[in-house]
This record gives sequence, C-alpha cells and structure tokens, in this order.
Amino acid sequence: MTILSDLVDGALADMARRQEQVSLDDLKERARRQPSARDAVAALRAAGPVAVISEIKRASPSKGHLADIASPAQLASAYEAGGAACISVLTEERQFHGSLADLDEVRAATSLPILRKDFIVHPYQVHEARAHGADLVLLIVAALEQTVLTSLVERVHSLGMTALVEAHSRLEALRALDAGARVVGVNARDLTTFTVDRANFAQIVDVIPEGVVAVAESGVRSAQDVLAYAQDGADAVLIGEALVRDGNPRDAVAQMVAAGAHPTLASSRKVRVRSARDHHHSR
Ligand SMILES: O=C(O)c1ccccc1NCC(=O)[C@H](O)[C@H](O)COP(=O)(O)O
Repeated sequence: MTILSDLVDGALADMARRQEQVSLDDLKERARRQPSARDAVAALRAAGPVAVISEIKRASPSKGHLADIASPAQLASAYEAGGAACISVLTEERQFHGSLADLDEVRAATSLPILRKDFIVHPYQVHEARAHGADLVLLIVAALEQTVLTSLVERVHSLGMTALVEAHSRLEALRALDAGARVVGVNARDLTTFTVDRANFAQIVDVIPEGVVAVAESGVRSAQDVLAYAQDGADAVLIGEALVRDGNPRDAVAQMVAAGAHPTLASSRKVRVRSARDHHHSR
C-alpha cells in the first residue's frame, strides 16, 4: 500500500458515499445549469510570462494542519486581488480537509478558472467537478492506467474543462502527452517519500513541448523559487502552503506574480525545444 493508493482508496470510498446521495444523471443535470467552463489554457497563457495558480489547502499528509481557512471564498478573493491566474481547491476530505462545499463557495466568489484538486480516477468525479463549477481537473499519471488516463482526459475535455495531468518523471510526462494533455504539471513532491525536490522540474520539462502549458507544482516557498522555476521554463507555478500560511495572502500572491514577471526573465528563461509534438498539440 503506497501513500498514493491510500489516498485514491479513500477518495473512492468517499465518492461511493456521495453516489448514494446524488446520481450521475443528477450531476449531469446540475452541470448543465452551470455556465460553460472557463478556458484555463487561455487564462494561464494570458497571465504570463509565469502564471500563478494559488491553492486553498487546509492540511496535507506531509505537514498535517497548515491553516484554518474559515472562508475559502475570502481567500480566493484575496488570491484574485493579488493577481492569481487560477485558483486550486483541494476537495479531498480525509487528509487535506477540503470538500465540494469549498469548491461551491469559491465558484461563487471568483470568475477565475478553478482547479478541482483531488484523487480523481473515476468519471463520476469528473462530472462532479463540472457540476460544482470546476474548470480544470487534476489527473495524476501515477494513479492511472494509460487507457483510463486517456479516457479521463477525453472526458474532461469533452465537458469543456481542461485536464492538468501531473507527472513525477520523464516517462510520466510522456504518458501525459500521449493521453492528450494540454497542461502538464511536474510535481516536485515525491508521493512515496514526501521529499520535495524542485530540481525535478528542470529534469523533466524538456519533454513538454512549447504548445503545452508546463506547470511547476509544489515546493515554492519564496518569490526566488518562482523565478528559478520560470528560468527553467515553467509557464505556471502551483503554490499552496506558502500562501495559506501567509497572514497577507493577497500580497503573498502579488509577490509571486511579480517574480514571474521579472525583467531578467526575458533573457534568462529557457525556451523549451519545439518538437513534432508541438505540431500535434497546436492543431
Ligand atoms: O502536500 C502534500 O503533502 C501531498 C501529499 C500527497 C499527495 C499530494 C500532496 N499535495 C498536493 C499538491 O500537489 C500540492 O498541494 C501542491 O502542489 C502545492 O504544493 P505546496 O506549495 O508545496 O503546498
């Protein structure tokens, strides 16, 4: 039993409980009443050079309690005011202490694209994300067989949302691309040991073509870390702990955004090589 499989099992058990209350048909009906999903790729590109995805995260398996977040809506508004391009909402209940109610609250508070961050391995969870107003859905390569990954990416895209497909290695990044990902995240956190190694991004990013948005996830503690990820070719960074622990989340986001727009980046930023995959993904 690994940390990831434990998290997936818990998410599936919680989903089974919700399925008893809300049928898939009910979810689809609720999704139909939502405004169309926002274009997260456009939002991430427009916010460049480096977009900031700001996360609402109360707790984590690696750190335990992080922050009392009484109002996810207020925190989302502070993130938006600070210049975030997207908001990430952890909806996993057991270890991260999030919920779909958090997603509903944040949806009502912001017009930014919202990522549903959870351990998503079943189509029901994808429809649930849309029904609660999500625009992006996290899919973790390590948790999914390739055929299942591909079909979930297709389902996410067919509902007008964007899949953020998360990789921890070059092989997983290639699997994400083969599954049709338009946004690939490289997570610095090893899900077997919880070790955070930001250098992981630089070792993987060159397999992600320019036409695909590359997101550096985890381990950003300062504006300097944003700058370093940007220099390595990140199009976006996903930041949780550093923002929820900061007493002034609006200014904290603004500092990260400013770092991503630093003038020195124009000359020092690595441009990812264009490959045949670029052609495929820009069609
Ligand atoms: O954060 C954890 O401890 C964790 C453990 C196991 C699976 C996922 C986990 N985190 C999810 C994330 O990917 C992060 O919340 C996200 O990248 C932000 O990271 P950070 O800025 O380091 O809080």
